Amino acid sequence: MATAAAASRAALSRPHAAAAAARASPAAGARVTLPRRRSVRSAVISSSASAAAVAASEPAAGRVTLGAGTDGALWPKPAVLVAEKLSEAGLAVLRGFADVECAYGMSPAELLAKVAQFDALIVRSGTKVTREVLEAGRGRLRVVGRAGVGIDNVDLQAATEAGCLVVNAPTANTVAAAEHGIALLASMARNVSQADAALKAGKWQRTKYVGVSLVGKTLAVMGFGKVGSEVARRAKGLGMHVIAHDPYAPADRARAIGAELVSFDEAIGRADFISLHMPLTPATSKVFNDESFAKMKNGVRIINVARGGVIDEDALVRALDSGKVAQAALDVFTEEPPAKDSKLVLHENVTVTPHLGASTVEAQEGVAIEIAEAVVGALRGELAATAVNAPMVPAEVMSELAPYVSLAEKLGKLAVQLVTGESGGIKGVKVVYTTARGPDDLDTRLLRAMVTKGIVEPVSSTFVNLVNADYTAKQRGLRITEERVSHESPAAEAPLESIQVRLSHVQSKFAGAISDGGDIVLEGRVKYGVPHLTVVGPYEVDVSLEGNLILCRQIDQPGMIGKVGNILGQTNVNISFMSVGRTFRGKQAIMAIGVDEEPDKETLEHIGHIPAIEEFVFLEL
Ligand SMILES: NC(=O)C1=CN([C@@H]2O[C@H](COP(=O)(O)OP(=O)(O)OC[C@H]3O[C@@H](n4cnc5c(N)ncnc54)[C@H](O)[C@@H]3O)[C@@H](O)[C@H]2O)C=CC1
Ligand SMILES: O=C(O)C(=O)COP(=O)(O)O
Repeated sequence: MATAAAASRAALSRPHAAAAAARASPAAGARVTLPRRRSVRSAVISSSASAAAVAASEPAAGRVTLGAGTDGALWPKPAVLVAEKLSEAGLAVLRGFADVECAYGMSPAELLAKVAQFDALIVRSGTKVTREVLEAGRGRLRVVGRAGVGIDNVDLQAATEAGCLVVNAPTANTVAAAEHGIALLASMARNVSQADAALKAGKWQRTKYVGVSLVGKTLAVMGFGKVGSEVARRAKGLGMHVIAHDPYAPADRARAIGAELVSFDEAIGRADFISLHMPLTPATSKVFNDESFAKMKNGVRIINVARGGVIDEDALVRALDSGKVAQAALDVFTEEPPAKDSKLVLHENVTVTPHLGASTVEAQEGVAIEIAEAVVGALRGELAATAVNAPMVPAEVMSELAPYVSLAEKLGKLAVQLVTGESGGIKGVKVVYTTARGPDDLDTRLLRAMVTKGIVEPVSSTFVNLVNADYTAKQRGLRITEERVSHESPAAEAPLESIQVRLSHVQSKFAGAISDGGDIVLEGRVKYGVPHLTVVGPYEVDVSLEGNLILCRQIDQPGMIGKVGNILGQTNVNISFMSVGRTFRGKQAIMAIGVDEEPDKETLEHIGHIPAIEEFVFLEL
């Protein structure tokens, strides 16, 4: 009985239960990863009611407004801080779900002071979401929404470490940016802004502002993504010959538009005009520098509506002064706004606009709605289609995987509770998926993340979600390997037959969970949409994973179920499910008992004192 008593003590000590309860995990099922607090389900909040709530209380420190959940209970409404001008259409979407504060033009210090009061922050390109900002928001900030494409102003690594999802609005401003590129191309070629300024200053200078024609000229599109390809399409319409460089662009997309994909050197070497459309990343930072300007044709013209940082601006000034670059048209700058005495901005051969690429009425409305919907979805715990630092999981895949997501988390959570404190931490986790699907049809990142969440959260204060799961596992030295076992399922439409979680090189507080190979092994399946535990160590069981679980290992003999059931019944603990699995008749058996309530310590000890019971463990789900 010493084993049972020890198991009982170990099973009863749950040092992190309070922390786990305080974190209030999301509702089981399709709601997956993000909410640290219970989130409001917007469907049940009428927009007028929430608008009234917003009007009634301008957000302030510590202010929490309550919204009603589907079950009628009141939950704190999320708070969203909008740091840069967002179109009214997007604000209306946000207000239907959250308290919204628009605080445009904050200084970095003001943002730092405020951010911890919000669940989500929405920015454009003018706000730097630094590690400091993300650290300041830790504990509450769950989503950063970038109302636009470029996320070079957000510290993605810091966001990922903090489990903060970053979403952007990647499509709504594509055409606006492409149109602005074309506007700059044409106005530069014809000296429109210089001639306009001269005429307004009273100078009629027709010979000074003779331009160059576009037709028949070669345009190099650097970065053949959404904007780049739209620029290319329009330039073809202007009669230009379009070449493009993009190491990752599919050749058929270029072919469809009639653009020729070439190397970087060939693109810049052949072009009369070079238009930049790649993101600013460590790899593209200052790729247009003295060396690359030297490879260009004399008198080349450059358009930049991407990011200022892809150009070495001092080198560009030198190239403009020497005439190597005849003209440049720039919408973006390394530092925004640029210094008032910037040689580049003031250069007479340079046309500038103050980062207006996305600034059309139509684009701003589209971007605002796109980002508002993404942020609301993320706050609801849905997986975002425009996630920048997490795998994107389409809604239909998500709904199909939902019960498996829950199963994966529960298996992880059960497995970690079986490990003794003396194990020195879990190092090796293997997740085995038995499935009829091939890797292309089954993306397991979400399931892996949920196993990690299940393993890490019960034993730490770390909040784990799809964003930071892999990072967290790595930080904790947790090596998670995955294996697929092919299975020709009769019900082949099910994405998975089973998920198995194996913990290696650990001691278990419940020897019955140890497989022949020495690992803690738990396996589960989804039955009628509900996760079930189906294997514990070498034993087959079948218990629905709802409520909590008691595992008992006993000698296989009659009357055991009745004895345990009696003890639980005496203290009003409702048994939801019970299953017995054994290796051989009369030898060892395992009883898996699902209980709605948590039995008290004495009740568990009573179970432990049943003579045939060799060990037992109480596990929280
Ligand atoms: N001025 C403005 O207001 C706006 C600026 N932008 C900027 O335009 C850029 C492109 O935006 P989208 O086309 O929407 O993005 P995108 O992601 O669709 O396209 C970017 C393309 O650049 C390519 N690329 C990456 N590294 C490269 C490299 N080293 N060399 C060449 N190509 C490379 C990628 O493969 C991708 O095809 C972004 O930097 C974005 O921030 C976008 C909208 C408005
Ligand atoms: O979407 C982008 O990448 C842009 O550069 C647009 O920036 P903005 O939202 O206008 O500050």
